[in-house]
Amino acid sequence: MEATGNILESKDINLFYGKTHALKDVTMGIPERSITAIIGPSGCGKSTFLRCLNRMNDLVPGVRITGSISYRGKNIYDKDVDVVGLRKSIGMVFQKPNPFPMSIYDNVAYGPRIHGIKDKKRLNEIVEKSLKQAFLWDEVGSRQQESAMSLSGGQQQRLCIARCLAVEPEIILMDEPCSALDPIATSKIEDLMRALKEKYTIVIVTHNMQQAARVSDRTAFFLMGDLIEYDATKKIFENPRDKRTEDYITGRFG
Ligand SMILES: Nc1ncnc2c1ncn2[C@@H]1O[C@H](COP(=O)(O)OP(=O)(O)OP(=O)(O)O)[C@@H](O)[C@H]1O
Repeated sequence: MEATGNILESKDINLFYGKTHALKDVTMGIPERSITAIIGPSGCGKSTFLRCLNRMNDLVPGVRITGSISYRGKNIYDKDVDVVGLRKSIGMVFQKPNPFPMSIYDNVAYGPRIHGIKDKKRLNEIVEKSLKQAFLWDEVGSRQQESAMSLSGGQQQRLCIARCLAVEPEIILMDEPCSALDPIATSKIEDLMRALKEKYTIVIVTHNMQQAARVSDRTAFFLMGDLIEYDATKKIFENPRDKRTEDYITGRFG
C-alpha cells in the first residue's frame, strides 16, 4: 500500500460532459477496507465521481477528464492501463438490481468464465463462496439453477453483489444500491456492507443520509461538482465545518 494509506487517490479531477463542468478539482483519498459515502443533492456529481473511479465514464461519448486517480499509486488514466482488468479489481453495483436473464449460478459464474475459468469444480467453489459472502447462500443455495429473475429485488441486489465478488475485486463501487429496495432488504444490504469492509473497500453513493450515517466511515459532501467537505462520518453529521454541509444534512436544502 502507498504511504498515504489510501487505496484510491483522486487528484484535481475535472470532468466535462461537453460544456457541462460536472466535477471541479476534486481531490480526495479513499482509505482501504472502509466504507466511504458520497452524498449531495441531485445533479451534484456523485455518480459521475463514482464512475471516474473505475473509468466507467470512458463509455460516455463527449466526456473529457483531467487530473488523476491513483489506484495503489498508479494512475488509472495512464495510457497503458488495462481497463478490463481495472474493472475486475474495482467492481460496480448499480441502483437497480440488474441480474442477467439466466440462472442464479450462471450469473455468479459469468465473470470467472469470462476471465477464463472453465473447471466445473473450481466454478462451483467460486459460486458457493460468493453467494455465502453476499449473505445469499442460505436463501438460494439449493436453487442455483433457477432463474435469477425469480428472486426478490433485495435478493437480486445481493446476487449482483455476489456476481461482483466472484471476480475477486478489491474495491466495490455502489451507486445507490438500496434505492429500489424496501427497508428490510436495505438493512440486509447494509449488514452485508459492514461485513464486506473487513476485506474490501466500499464507496457508496447514497441519497439517504441516514444510510450514510449508519454505514460509512467517511463521508464526502458534493455540491454542484465541488467537493465541499470530506471527513469522518461522525464529524460530517455532528459537527460539519462548512455551513453548506450543515444546511444539507439538516435538510435545509436539497
Ligand atoms: N451522460 C451525461 N451526459 C451529459 N451530462 C451528464 C451525463 N451524466 C450526468 N450529466 C450531468 O452531470 C451533472 C452531474 O450528474 P450526476 O449524475 O453525476 O449527479 P448525481 O449527484 O449523481 O445526481 P443524482 O443524485 O440525481 O443521481 C449533472 O448536471 C448531469 O446533468
